[in-house]
Amino acid sequence: MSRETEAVEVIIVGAGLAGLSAARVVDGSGLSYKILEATDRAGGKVYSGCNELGEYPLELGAQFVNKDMTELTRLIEESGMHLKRTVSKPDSVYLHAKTRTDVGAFIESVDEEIVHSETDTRLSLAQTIEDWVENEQEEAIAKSFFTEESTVSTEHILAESFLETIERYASELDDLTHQASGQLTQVVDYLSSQLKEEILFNHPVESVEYEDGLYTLNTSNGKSHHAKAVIFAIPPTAGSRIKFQEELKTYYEPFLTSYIDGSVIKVSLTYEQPFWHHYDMNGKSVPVEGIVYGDYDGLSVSDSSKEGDHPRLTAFIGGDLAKDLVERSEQDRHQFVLDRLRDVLGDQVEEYLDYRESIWVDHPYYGGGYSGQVHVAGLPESPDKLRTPFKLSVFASTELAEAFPGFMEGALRSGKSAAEKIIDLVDRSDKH
Ligand SMILES: Cc1cc2nc3c(=O)[nH]c(=O)nc-3n(C[C@H](O)[C@H](O)[C@H](O)COP(=O)(O)OP(=O)(O)OC[C@H]3O[C@@H](n4cnc5c(N)ncnc54)[C@H](O)[C@@H]3O)c2cc1C
Repeated sequence: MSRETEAVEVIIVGAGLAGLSAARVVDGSGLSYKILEATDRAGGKVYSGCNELGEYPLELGAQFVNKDMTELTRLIEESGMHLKRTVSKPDSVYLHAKTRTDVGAFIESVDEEIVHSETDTRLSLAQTIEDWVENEQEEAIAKSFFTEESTVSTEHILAESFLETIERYASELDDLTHQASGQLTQVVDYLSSQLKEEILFNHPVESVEYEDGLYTLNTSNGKSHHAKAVIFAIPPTAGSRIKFQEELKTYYEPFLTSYIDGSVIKVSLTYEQPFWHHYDMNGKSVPVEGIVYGDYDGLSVSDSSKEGDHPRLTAFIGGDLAKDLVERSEQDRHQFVLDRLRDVLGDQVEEYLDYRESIWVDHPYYGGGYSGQVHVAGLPESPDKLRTPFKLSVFASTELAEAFPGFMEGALRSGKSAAEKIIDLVDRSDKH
């Protein structure tokens, strides 16, 4: 066997945060390993860029963190950065785009209260919201808010699973309170540089065989890789696109196909001045922290300014609205976003220094959105089943995290936990 095809103890599929975090633990255990990554870069849904003129960094994928997200906070510091606060003014309001009223208190209560609402287990999240909220306006706001939060339109999501995901969030803190002082790819580069083995880029795993206790992973470039154990650190929907040997397929397929991809378009607008800090609400000047659009399901806008950086607004467009908009021209999307901002904040929205969109829809390897969700016909036990090893293989990804699912922190924790389980099983199998 050449070095490339030599059998190792563990193969890690995917070099997103879950894969890198798993690799770090396996690396420390002394087991032999390799990492197969489908694309030409590590980081997955963590992807830093900068504005067109290269003057300031922008996060095109994940961006925000809070202080309870301890794994990520530690890595931000280890990689030479620190946390900066997301600027939020006291007494800021969360506007409903249509009525221009402050719906901050309602938005804060929706997560909290819906978790404790009576839910028929097979209902969609949309139906659960309809049962729970009293008037049509609040219903539209709640649906739009959850569509943005989950990046899947609420009629497609299994309520029971989504509510269980919210319970796993594990923090009293808002998820937007802090950001890294520099680019998050610094964390990705730091994690990659600490590993003894180099990541094998452009190695998408297409099929998996399993015979006599040995895995063979075939990548689309015609190579085969052998291992005793495998950590599939990829989104469940990406897993559903891999062709598995019969026994593995019978076990994994019902859980992998229980997920639906998210969809999100993130648009960052950078300004000279934070004009939205002086919004005229009934003759009183108030700072706007966010805007929710009940008439455009899945659209919200946040003040994403970071301490010491340019003032910035970020529009998040999630779910079916994102799917519709990607079919239109970039110019149409641009106009759509500016029109929606102008509706609420006036003509000053035109005076941006920089406008940048990033699209996370229907990607064969990242899935899409912030994460996938269990769909209405899916099995609610899927996260638990997929994070439990089967025949020395296991899945890891933010969707499966026991804490902070859907977030970078969840991906890191899920990878770490999967690696610990696999190392233990490999050690035990060696003793037999
Ligand atoms: C626009 C946007 C904004 C976000 N904002 C935030 C935020 O503010 N805060 C936050 O905490 N989180 C945020 N998130 C979510 C966060 O980015 C993800 O939860 C996290 O990065 C997921 O990590 P992962 O390792 O589970 O999956 P991924 O990042 O998707 O990584 C999976 C990796 O596996 C590889 N792969 C897949 N299939 C194969 C295959 N067959 N063979 C080989 N390799 C394969 C992929 O190429 C990829 O590199 C955001 C996400 C997006 C898109």
